[in-house]
Amino acid sequence: MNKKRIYIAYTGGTIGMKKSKNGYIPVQGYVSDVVKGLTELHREEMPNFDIHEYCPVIDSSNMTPNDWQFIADDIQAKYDQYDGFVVLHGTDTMAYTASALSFMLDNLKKPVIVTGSQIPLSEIRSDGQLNLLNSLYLAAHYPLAEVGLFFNNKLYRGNRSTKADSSGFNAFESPNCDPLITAGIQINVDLGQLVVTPPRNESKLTVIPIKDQPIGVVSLYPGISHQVIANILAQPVNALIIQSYGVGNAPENEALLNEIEQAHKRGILVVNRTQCHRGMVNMEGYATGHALKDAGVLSARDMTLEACLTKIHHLLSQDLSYDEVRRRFEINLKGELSL
Ligand SMILES: NC(=O)C[C@H](N)C(=O)O
Repeated sequence: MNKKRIYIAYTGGTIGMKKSKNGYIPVQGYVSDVVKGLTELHREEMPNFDIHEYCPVIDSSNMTPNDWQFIADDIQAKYDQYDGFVVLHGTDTMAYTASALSFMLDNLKKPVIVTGSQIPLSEIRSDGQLNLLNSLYLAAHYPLAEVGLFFNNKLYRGNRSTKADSSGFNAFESPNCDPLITAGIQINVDLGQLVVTPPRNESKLTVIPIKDQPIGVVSLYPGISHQVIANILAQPVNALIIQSYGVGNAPENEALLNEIEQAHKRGILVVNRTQCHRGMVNMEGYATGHALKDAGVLSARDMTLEACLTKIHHLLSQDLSYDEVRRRFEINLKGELSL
């Protein structure tokens, strides 16, 4: 049987970091060296792989939409030579990158798995080896046709995942969508969920480019002044994400609602995402939510903040009318929301 070939892109992150006098920093060349010596990765059951380190390797707190573009373009350039892709990435913004890639990589027919670790490979008790080994194994042996995020024995849909623990090994959750694969003694696959929309066979992978977008994000709190919203909207912003209460509620503050309505009328996309960790926006539930809807605000339904933000980047980066952006925001593009 022909062994599968997997491409590993090392972008940076704790997995390849070492201690410096200012704390951990990514070190060029380190991951490639360590990986050569990890005998488990070279067992018969494992695929062949090539590892490519980006230059520079970065802490993922330094990631920008330009880096998402670089990763997507890199995958596209290597797409025909490999059976699957593993992106080694810092955990801090891993869910943003996984979400962005899910929107950018259109007609994806191969696995793209983003992973990393909480403890560097260079240190004892590192979770990096298992995360990398499982990601490689799944990318080679499971028929994934989407962007996943693997961490602590679970493969999540990339655009459903969020970093939920800054210090535990179970750093990621997918609050509104069960894991696609759970790797216990057996590897359990949720077949009902695995592939979102099977791409047509003849269609080639395309990268839909993403450009930096000025987007405001505001979390409501009791007593918030309309001036806070007005100030955010006075910046050159193309969209505003309101992190509302419960099922999508906001104070019935006329001045605040007026700021929002005026923004919508100026063509600024305003969306309503709950600040709750789990659950769905329903602006019909309470009068306090209905007021937002009447002001032209769209529902982010059960999207994570990461999915919501990157989906807006994706939509605003294309040449679409305001109405078309609004229409696409509320529909399911890549499994990022439940209807
Ligand atoms: N665990 C990690 O990878 C955290 C690191 N600061 C990063 O995101 O690059």
